[in-house]
Amino acid sequence: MASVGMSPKDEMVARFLDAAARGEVAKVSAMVAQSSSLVDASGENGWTALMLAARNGHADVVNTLLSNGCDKSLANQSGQTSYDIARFWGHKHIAGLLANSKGVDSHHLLPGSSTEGHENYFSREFLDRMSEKRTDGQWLQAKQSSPASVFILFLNLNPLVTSGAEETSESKADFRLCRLRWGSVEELATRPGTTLIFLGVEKQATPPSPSPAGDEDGLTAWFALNTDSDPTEDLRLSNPNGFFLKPFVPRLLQLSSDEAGVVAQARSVLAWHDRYSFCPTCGGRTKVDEGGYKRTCLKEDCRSRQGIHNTCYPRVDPVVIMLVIHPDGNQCLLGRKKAFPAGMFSCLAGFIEPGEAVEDAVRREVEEESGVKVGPVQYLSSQPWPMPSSLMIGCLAVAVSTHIKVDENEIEEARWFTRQQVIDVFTKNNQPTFTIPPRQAIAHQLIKHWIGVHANL
Ligand SMILES: NC(=O)C1=CN([C@@H]2O[C@H](COP(=O)(O)OP(=O)(O)OC[C@H]3O[C@@H](n4cnc5c(N)ncnc54)[C@H](OP(=O)(O)O)[C@@H]3O)[C@@H](O)[C@H]2O)C=CC1
Ligand SMILES: [Mg+2]
Ligand SMILES: [Mg+2]
Ligand SMILES: [Mg+2]
Ligand SMILES: [Zn+2]
Repeated sequence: MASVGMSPKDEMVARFLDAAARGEVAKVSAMVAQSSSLVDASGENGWTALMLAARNGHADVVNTLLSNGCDKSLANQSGQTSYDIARFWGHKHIAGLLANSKGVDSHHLLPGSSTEGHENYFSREFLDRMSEKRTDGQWLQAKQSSPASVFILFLNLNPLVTSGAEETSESKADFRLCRLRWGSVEELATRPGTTLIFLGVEKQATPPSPSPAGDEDGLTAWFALNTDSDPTEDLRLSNPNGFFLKPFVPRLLQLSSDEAGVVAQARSVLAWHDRYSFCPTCGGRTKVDEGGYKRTCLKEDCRSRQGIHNTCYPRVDPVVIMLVIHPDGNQCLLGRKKAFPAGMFSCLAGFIEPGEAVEDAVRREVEEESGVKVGPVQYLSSQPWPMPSSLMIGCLAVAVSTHIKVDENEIEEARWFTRQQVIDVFTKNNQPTFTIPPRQAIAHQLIKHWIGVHANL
């Protein structure tokens, strides 16, 4: 609002900002026609007309200012752009207008969420988890001692495997899980320091018919054990070629798709038992329940036994992982951590924090790690990552700013790579100057998806 003591110029700016804040589109147009420098003029605390219109939800004023060439990258004294302000106040339509590149809707840079036919490594559901059987102690007991049941074994969370290539229709497996029988693991299962969990039953094309005796349902059950004392000597007779797979990554990425899915499930649950021996609520002793899918505090009056308590169940840690696309649609943002192999760049990633939506975690992690601001976000696919129990939520996102400033604690370097540079990595043409993670990592699949869909851009 104009006030006494202002210069005529300041007074005009104040009137202009006031009109934008009120949504008086005709007045805004007329004033810009008179003095074009008004479009980026700022008043108190660095607020421009675009910011005020964005805050108050006046899309027509926002459009008028944009078509008059205002600078939407300007930030107020709190560091917020008009886009940040529109998002904060929940004006999604306006945020969409402001996330655009040169006034063009940047949503078209997102290729669409169809990932039909694609399955990430570790995500194959080879077993039917049969969660309803976890509370059926009698059934579990019968399956445990059935000669048909399969047991896979871990030593300190590393699986027992044999080497020997196995060609499947879609992949080559360098290692295979040792499938043990109850007779081989019975003694080990009762040792202190060993945890036994039920994984599920092999999926069947047709439902099995119950046997005449009624005590056998024809389902092949799978269990997993983790032990902290090396059982190699005891097992040598049944599996002379077996060994525990170390180091875990990257060798764990060389299983068949079926077995990778089983390992993802088993390792995450076993890692939870390994790390949560005592009740997190009262520190008391706990017992393993529900086929290994619950730990119940032995203290009957413990709070963890009343109401909903997530401390009793295996944990899953959601992580966002995103390929950030440049506003020009032809570059993507990749970063590298110090620990990566030399020359390797990958998608940025980060743990979702409590009370945070996926889209907000994507925007926060990208800005924290690279300084780049992100607009539209689109979910693509997910991947269990059992180190120890992350769930990678794969997204594509479009940047609304391009200047990079890395957080050196987390990232060594981040760069925009052109589409051609990325294509060269896949085709191994033109001596690529960097590498990306292997096909088993969702990061690889996000990058590949982006290139595939926009091949003709
Ligand atoms: N499959 C794939 O393609 C990829 C998988 N990943 C996986 O994603 C995960 C997260 O990526 P990253 O970039 O490291 O995440 P962040 O960027 O969130 O940084 C990790 C840091 O956050 C802290 N942190 C916050 N919450 C948690 C939590 N729930 N569990 C563990 N640490 C937490 C830790 O700090 P402090 O140590 O100080 O406590 C940790 O070092 C990793 O497990 C990584 O292996 C990452 C990239 C590719
Ligand atoms: Mg981070
Ligand atoms: Mg990170
Ligand atoms: Mg983080
Ligand atoms: Zn307790």
